Amino acid sequence: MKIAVPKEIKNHEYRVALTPTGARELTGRGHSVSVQAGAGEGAGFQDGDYQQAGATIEPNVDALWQNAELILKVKEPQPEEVARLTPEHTLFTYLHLAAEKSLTQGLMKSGATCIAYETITDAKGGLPLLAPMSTVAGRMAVQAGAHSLEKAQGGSGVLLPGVPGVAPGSVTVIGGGVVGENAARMALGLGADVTILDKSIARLEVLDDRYQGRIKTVYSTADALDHAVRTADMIVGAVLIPGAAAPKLITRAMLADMKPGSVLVDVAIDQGGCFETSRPTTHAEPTYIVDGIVHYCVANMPGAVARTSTLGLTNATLPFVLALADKGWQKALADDAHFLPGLNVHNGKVTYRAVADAFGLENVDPASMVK
Ligand SMILES: NC(=O)C1=CN([C@@H]2O[C@H](COP(=O)(O)OP(=O)(O)OC[C@H]3O[C@@H](n4cnc5c(N)ncnc54)[C@H](O)[C@@H]3O)[C@@H](O)[C@H]2O)C=CC1
Ligand SMILES: CC(=O)C(=O)O
Ligand SMILES: [Mg+2]
Repeated sequence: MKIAVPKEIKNHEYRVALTPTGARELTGRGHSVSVQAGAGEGAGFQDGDYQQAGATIEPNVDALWQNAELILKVKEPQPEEVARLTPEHTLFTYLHLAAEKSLTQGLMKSGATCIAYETITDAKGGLPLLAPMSTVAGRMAVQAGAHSLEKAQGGSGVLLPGVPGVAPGSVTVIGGGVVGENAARMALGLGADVTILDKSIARLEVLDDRYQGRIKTVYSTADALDHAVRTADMIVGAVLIPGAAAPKLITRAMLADMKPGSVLVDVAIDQGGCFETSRPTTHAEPTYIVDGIVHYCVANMPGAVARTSTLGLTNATLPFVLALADKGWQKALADDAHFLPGLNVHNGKVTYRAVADAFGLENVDPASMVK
């Protein structure tokens, strides 16, 4: 299989989809790996490291895409990348299509086979290719939110741990999955007063048992959200309905009930965001203020800690990359019921129900595409 690894071009995205370790596994099985010159630099991997692993370095981005069968990326293709896709390509990357109609249409038009990291499942009901980056983003959320609380950033001037004689700040996390638990852990470590809201009682039970009362768990209702906006210094948005657009849980009107200078960190922004006033931002300009409330809505948070993130992500993706390379996409997906839901677009059709539903498009069963 001819495999290409482009350099990521999203704003301040420094991750790379394949490490030299992964390249060695692929070339050792007889695959050809072509890495765009400089693609690994942001994550601390030099071109020579890939060459030592048997890969070739391609300085010409046109040639890289034209000669590839399987394209490995990290972030959703940007418009100039969508324009390069053809029906001969299999693309394996984060897609988050339910948040982006034009991207969905572009991928359909390309005719390419597009497999998303974030909709692959596992036997425990998890999302194994989202989880490592959710861990990173959850941990970063509190770091970013704490910085945003500083006066110079437009924040209220609350220090999360407080000081002796002054109460700590209050952090509410909406959605107690991977992002939410990791955000809560960091907030707890800083000494904040931490509450997690979730709709899943089973998940709240796990968190209650794990943190033994050090984190408060609350069943998420309209009343619970009203209470959160009135009391929290920082709210982290961490909900997910897999593959679907995030529900809007805090409306613009509710911002009026928040303490001025409080912070909303919308990690769910890559699925459209769970606050009405959220819009995607970049690491270059991560925050903006609406009605006195600081919003942090970076859609590729892990890109800022590219070394850790690249290692964590590629540990999880490599087995799937090897299956795609060894078997081809149809057999790889047909053989693995958890890999199959990764297929989001093939031959101009949407094959993931939540994406089709988001845009009123026909949904085609992915199983019918791999026979
Ligand atoms: N901005 C960024 O850079 C990154 C964003 N993410 C995003 O973060 C989001 C969360 O991901 P994970 O934690 O991995 O998902 P997860 O599936 O582990 O957790 C989601 C949780 O939300 C809960 N939930 C769903 N609807 C809810 C509602 N209406 N109210 C309260 N809770 C609700 C679920 O019960 C579940 O516990 C996803 O959109 C993911 O794509 C992940 C990594 C990086
Ligand atoms: C999950 C995701 O969108 C990211 O890691 O950038
Ligand atoms: Mg996006």
